[in-house]
Amino acid sequence: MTSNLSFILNKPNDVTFEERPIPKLKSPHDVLVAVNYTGICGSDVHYWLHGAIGHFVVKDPMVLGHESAGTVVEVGSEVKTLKKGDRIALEPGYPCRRCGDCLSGRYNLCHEMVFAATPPYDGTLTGFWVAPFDFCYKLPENVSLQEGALIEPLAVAVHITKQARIQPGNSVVVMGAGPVGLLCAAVAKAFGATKVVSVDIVQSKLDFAKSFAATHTYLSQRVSPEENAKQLIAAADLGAGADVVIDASGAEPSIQASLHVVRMGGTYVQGGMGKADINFPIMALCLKEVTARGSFRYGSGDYKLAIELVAAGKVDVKALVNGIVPFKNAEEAFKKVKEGEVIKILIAGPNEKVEGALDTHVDEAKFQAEAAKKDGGCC
Ligand SMILES: NC(=O)c1ccc[n+]([C@@H]2O[C@H](COP(=O)([O-])OP(=O)(O)OC[C@H]3O[C@@H](n4cnc5c(N)ncnc54)[C@H](O)[C@@H]3O)[C@@H](O)[C@H]2O)c1
Ligand SMILES: OC[C@H](O)C(O)[C@@H](O)CO
Repeated sequence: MTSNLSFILNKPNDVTFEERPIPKLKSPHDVLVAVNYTGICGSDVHYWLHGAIGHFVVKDPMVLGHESAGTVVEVGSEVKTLKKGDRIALEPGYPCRRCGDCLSGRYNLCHEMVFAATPPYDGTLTGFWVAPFDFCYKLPENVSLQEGALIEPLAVAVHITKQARIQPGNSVVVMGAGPVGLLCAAVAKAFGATKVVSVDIVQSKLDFAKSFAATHTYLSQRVSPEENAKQLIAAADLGAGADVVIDASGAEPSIQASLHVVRMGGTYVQGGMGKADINFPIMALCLKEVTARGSFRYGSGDYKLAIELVAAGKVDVKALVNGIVPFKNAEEAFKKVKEGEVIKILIAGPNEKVEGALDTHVDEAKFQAEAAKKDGGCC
């Protein structure tokens, strides 16, 4: 089968399937990849429902998806390190390689970045994908293609957690126990943190976090940020505060509490993308001499490390996967993610057979209620 069926967002809430021509290699350094599995990111769901994230606006039909793994089916004449049949994780953003940011090793900040499913660029929910060979990472024997599709969000978590400069024995609080927060908790542990506290507003997410990587959990309360921080510090026995706090929620109350949870001289990393502007406890940042860093996507070495963490059994990404759906059920899978009952669903490529597909029945009332919630920012 050689279908290049693609899952296309026309405008908010309007998706279609379209058989598109199989793309051709654009350079001798490119490879053609048959896409096997694709995960759904909050940003895909956000584009589907709202048609925009900040200044990225879907003006023309756009293929969704950017969390993919696939199999190499053709290699360009200059490709030396990959061959037909290799299984790879796809890094979905291609920088210019020439600007100051690229040359300084921070290519994720490149202004010319071409990123899958960020308008105007098509994404990977399609049959075949052309990529530069050096943005395709060969999967070791013991890493499956399904795990390969989880390397993208794991690379996000690797980048966020690297920004935190974790030292062995550190205490780390991770705000948000969605896929990114869960993966940050696991990476923090792999980096040597001995206490990892997952925080969320949903108890079931915390129950999963405890079974996944967290040593402690805390159910965030509807109290002032200072009081919430005090209760969190007490509940997790954090003494003078956490060495590191990572926000992977994007939620204003969580960000505010974070600055009261971090210890004097500690580190805070902003990974979550919520509202663009919030009230921020800047005095705490100043008086505590907190080191604060942002984190955006992933850069040099992050995909490689993400794959190594999975191969070494340090991060069990498959534990996050609730199930796989056939390509034709992509829209139902998006609804299921928005409904909020699953962590990760994988969509099989259009040429992939799926056995024991996940039941995509959606509680329509629950979906509508979640979809109607105003979430100002990215995902
Ligand atoms: N920095 C990057 O490059 C990058 C890349 C991908 C995703 N993100 C962002 O990371 C965040 C997490 O992504 P995700 O896919 O896990 O999203 P998600 O929506 O699945 O997870 C967010 C979690 O935060 C929880 N939450 C909401 N309010 C909270 C509060 N007040 N305190 C604690 N927890 C709270 C939610 O219940 C949810 O479990 C999102 O904001 C997303 O936009 C950033
Ligand atoms: O994982 C990468 C993120 O989902 C993307 O940056 C997204 O926000 C689209 O641009």
